[in-house]
Amino acid sequence: MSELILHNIGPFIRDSLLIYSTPFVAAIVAIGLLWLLIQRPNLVDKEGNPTPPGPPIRFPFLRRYPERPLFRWAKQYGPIYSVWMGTQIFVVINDAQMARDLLVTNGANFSSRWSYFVKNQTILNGGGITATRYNDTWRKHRRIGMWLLNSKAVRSYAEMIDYETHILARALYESSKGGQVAIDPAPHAGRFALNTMLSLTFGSRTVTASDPLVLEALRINIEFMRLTGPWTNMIDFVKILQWLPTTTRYRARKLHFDVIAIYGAMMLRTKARMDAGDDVPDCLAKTLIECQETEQLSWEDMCFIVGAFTIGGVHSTSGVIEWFIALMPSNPSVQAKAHKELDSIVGTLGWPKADDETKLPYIRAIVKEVLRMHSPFWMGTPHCSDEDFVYKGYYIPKNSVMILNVYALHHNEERYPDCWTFNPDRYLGDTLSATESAKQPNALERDHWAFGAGRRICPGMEMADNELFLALARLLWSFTFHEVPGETICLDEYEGLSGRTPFPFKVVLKPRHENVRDIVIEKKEVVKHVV
Ligand code: HEM
Repeated sequence: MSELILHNIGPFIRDSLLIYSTPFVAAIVAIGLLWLLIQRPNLVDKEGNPTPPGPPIRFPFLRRYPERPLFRWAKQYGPIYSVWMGTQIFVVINDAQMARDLLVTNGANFSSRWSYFVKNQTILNGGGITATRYNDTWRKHRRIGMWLLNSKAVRSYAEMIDYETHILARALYESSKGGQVAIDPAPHAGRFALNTMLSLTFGSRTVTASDPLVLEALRINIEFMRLTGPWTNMIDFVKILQWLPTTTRYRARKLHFDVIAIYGAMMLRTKARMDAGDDVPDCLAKTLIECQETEQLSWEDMCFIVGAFTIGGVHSTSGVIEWFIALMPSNPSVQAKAHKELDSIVGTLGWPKADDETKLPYIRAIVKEVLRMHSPFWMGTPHCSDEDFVYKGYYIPKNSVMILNVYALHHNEERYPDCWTFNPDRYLGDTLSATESAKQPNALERDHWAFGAGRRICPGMEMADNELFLALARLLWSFTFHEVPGETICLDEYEGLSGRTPFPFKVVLKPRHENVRDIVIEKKEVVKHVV
């Protein structure tokens, strides 16, 4: 038929069609195939329930600032929607009550982790608590971790937190030469967070921000945060790439061995000291070594548990302190209000202590507001479902990755009026700690979602809350915070693809009164064996 038509049309048109039709048809076929490849599948269960709505195409990855499309889609598709990344479905939760219904009430089904190729399979090899599926191994590792992070244990760290927050203020005072030079606060915030974590994991600390251990641990942290964004790596979603020698695969494998090398070496030295009969302070490494046999822990298990604790605890806590310092210069009225509270309750002769917390509601409110405005993890750490589930008429297939859309939850205008403004006043009257707040039956009343939700909720939240309160209270008591003239501190863009920290910036810290110097330099740096 087509030959007949070709024969009967003019030779010019016929030749043109012959010349041009082959690429044209090929292009149509290619577009068709591409569409088949990228259009999202519309799955339904046996009862005909569809998966939650969402964008019509699949994505290979979303690299920078994925919270921005996530937020737009929440407005377009509603409180629960789904997104396809390659062959994997992600269910995105944008509503507080739904987060509670799914991740807390139905936590038995929504507490696993998906096997991300880069983070879970290659770097952590399913270990480190955070990458472990919801199973008996996770229960065991988390139980052991909680020996060091339950409320009683955390109370016993009060002295250590008191000391490290003191050293943080001292380091900032000294490196800024009493307010005369502008400084980059990041290495000091990093060392503070690293020292609290090293005290917890190895009973040790570092003495300068340029200590090789500080630099190596911070490098590992940054590499981890750059490599483990929940939607960053195409290799996570396009399986064929996992077999190719890509740079991402190479970096992930290298990081795996770096974590084992640095934390394994520290574990070995702790063991050697224990074997030699030294008085090793109580810490996670000692606990793991002591219970290795009874709990049947492999050496790799132990390295990744201490590694994940240290990486998780350092980057997030130091990031929050950096965001706090970055926020202060453009919020002089917040500083003034905090100073008024501190001066009236604490005075200038002494400085804030841990047990002043209930008397300093505005400082507590600042901690919560920094965590709301600048949560380190806008997409939480994704959970994963173990079984098919139907929620409000939507089908959530087994092995769906569940994203807690912290960015959307924290920018809900009804819950947080004028949500784009840094306003600690919104938390005045909220007397609950982050841990207590997360347990409230009414999810809409929870302070914020920075620590995640459900059975995988951050086990270090009580520790982090205590550290942040005292660090922020003491920094506010000691300094006023100013921008370097002509150098605006960027609050919109950030570093990191999973944990967020501000771009490097400098700040001027002016001591508030004569007593600052006397108090901050009173404590000397103590060398505790770096294992
Ligand atoms: C401001 C500081 C911190 C923030 C914002 C933070 C945030 C988070 C988030 C969002 C999760 C995932 C929760 C979920 O899956 O729903 C998490 C998990 C975790 N965090 Fe934190 N964290 C902080 C500090 C710490 C500290 C100080 C430690 C250790 C002492 C720690 C250890 C862990 C561990 C081990 C997990 C994995 C839990 C699991 O998968 O069962 N974090 N954290």
